[in-house]
Amino acid sequence: MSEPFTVAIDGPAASGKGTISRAVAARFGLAHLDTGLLYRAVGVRMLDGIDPVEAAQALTRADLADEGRLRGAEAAQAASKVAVIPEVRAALVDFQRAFARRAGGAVLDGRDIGTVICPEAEVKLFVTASAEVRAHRRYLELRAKGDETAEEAVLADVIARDARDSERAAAPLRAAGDAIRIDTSHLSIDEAVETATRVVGERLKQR
Ligand SMILES: Nc1ncnc2c1ncn2[C@@H]1O[C@H](COP(=O)(O)OP(=O)(O)OP(=O)(O)O)[C@@H](O)[C@H]1O
Ligand SMILES: Nc1ccn([C@@H]2O[C@H](COP(=O)(O)O)[C@@H](O)[C@H]2O)c(=O)n1
Repeated sequence: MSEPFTVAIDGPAASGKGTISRAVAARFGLAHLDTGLLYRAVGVRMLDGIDPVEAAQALTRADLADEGRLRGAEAAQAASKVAVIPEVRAALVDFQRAFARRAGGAVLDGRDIGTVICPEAEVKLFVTASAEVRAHRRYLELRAKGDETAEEAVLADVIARDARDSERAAAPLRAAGDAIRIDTSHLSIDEAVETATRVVGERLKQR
């Protein structure tokens, strides 16, 4: 029997990796884990006064349910602060690796999936876009939800998170050496999904 099929998708905030991951998972019948949600859940616990390392060690699936709060800008910033703590990252490794080994195959998206969590993944994608494009997309997304945060503030948030994620010592945001880069700055959602789907489909055919 062949090994479970794992797709690792990394990239900076609002680059479109979640959109691509969901579409690829649906297209090929794979399970999907947005690993950012784990860090967001720990970040929210920290905002509630709980020690982030203890929160990470005690994290359960139920902690990922409150997507309304977890998807907000406050949770995102808190996530990138707890994500610099090596003990927090270590506490989340087993859950992610167990998910990646699911029998039916899996897509995981985050910052260190292709480099640290699943360096053996069959497909590694690194999804990027300029900070301005990413901030504009996130601004539109927030506005559609009734959040009136100014676009300049969203851009500042994206830039601050990029810096914290790329410059931390523990599992910084990096493309794996064998990752395929997809710059979505000038791609529509359909074009970006189509590019990723083609790469994953070709790899699946070679198994
Ligand atoms: N190629 C694209 N063209 C236009 N909009 C896009 C594109 N890709 C994604 N979007 C939109 O940009 C926003 C951010 O996308 P998405 O949530 O997939 O990014 P992400 O990298 O997963 O973000 P985060 O790191 O914050 O979880 C969403 O509103 C999504 O619909
Ligand atoms: N594998 C990961 C995933 C996420 N992070 C940190 O969490 C923050 C929120 O992630 P989103 O994908 O939901 O934007 C992100 O800024 C990272 O700091 C991580 O370190 N590793």
